[in-house]
Amino acid sequence: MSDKLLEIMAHKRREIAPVLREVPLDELRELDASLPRPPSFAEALRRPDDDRLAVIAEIKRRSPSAGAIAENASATEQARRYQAAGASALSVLTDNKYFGGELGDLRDVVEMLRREPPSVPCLRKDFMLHPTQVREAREAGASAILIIVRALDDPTIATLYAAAQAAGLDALFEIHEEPELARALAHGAKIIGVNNRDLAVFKTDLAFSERLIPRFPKNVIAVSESGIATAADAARARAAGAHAILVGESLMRAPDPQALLQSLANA
Ligand SMILES: O=C(O)c1ccccc1NCC(=O)[C@H](O)[C@H](O)COP(=O)(O)O
Repeated sequence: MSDKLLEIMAHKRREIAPVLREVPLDELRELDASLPRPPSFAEALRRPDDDRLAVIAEIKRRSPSAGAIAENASATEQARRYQAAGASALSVLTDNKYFGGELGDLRDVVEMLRREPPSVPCLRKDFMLHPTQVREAREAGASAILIIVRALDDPTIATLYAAAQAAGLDALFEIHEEPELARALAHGAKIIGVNNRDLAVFKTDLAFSERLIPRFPKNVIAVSESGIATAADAARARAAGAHAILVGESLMRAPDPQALLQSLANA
């Protein structure tokens, strides 16, 4: 694991320590049954009927690699722009220290999407370690959580995935290198994203998607994540076999995010 990812995971462990408690699967099943059903993340990512590339549009105010991106951006305003442009799903960063997000952003965005249809599924983008965070994600109205394979041991991945399934959530398994693909598949991952960003040096290279996505089994939904800024980048991800792309920084910086999102989807 890169130093930065180690640092982020260590911080997250300290941050969530005060709220951790045992969360039985039955409690998550009951919670799921008691709340409105969120739209399906998995269904939204399969290439839409018109063969556009699904775009998961991310709300990201800052990042370790880029520093400040759009520190004062309103999560709901940005979500409205993405929704209007036809985003298939949204990714809402809820980590505060490194990305400037918070769980309240996810709640606000989900509420806005419920009030102002069409609803769009939301990924809780955070560094997940414990079922307590899965419970928070479901309560906030997320449709999916992120599982970063290289940051977690196999028992923790199994616990998180079981918690997500009990809570009625999908999971995006994020990988960067070949051995992580085998680990994700061994856990039964149905949605796998290749992060094109090497977190050791913060460089993005779409060759990671081009190398790994063709090795996915046909029934797995493939996502190419990070470093996608132009229609040519999106076309490379599509040619590699991606059903979806996850795009943050370039959409947050774009003077016209709707036009950029549409050009990526139609690449
Ligand atoms: O973006 C970072 O600098 C980063 C650093 C350390 C851990 C994770 C990081 N990014 C999380 C992501 O997965 C990206 O936000 C996402 O794939 C979108 O990437 P981009 O389009 O390049 O903003």
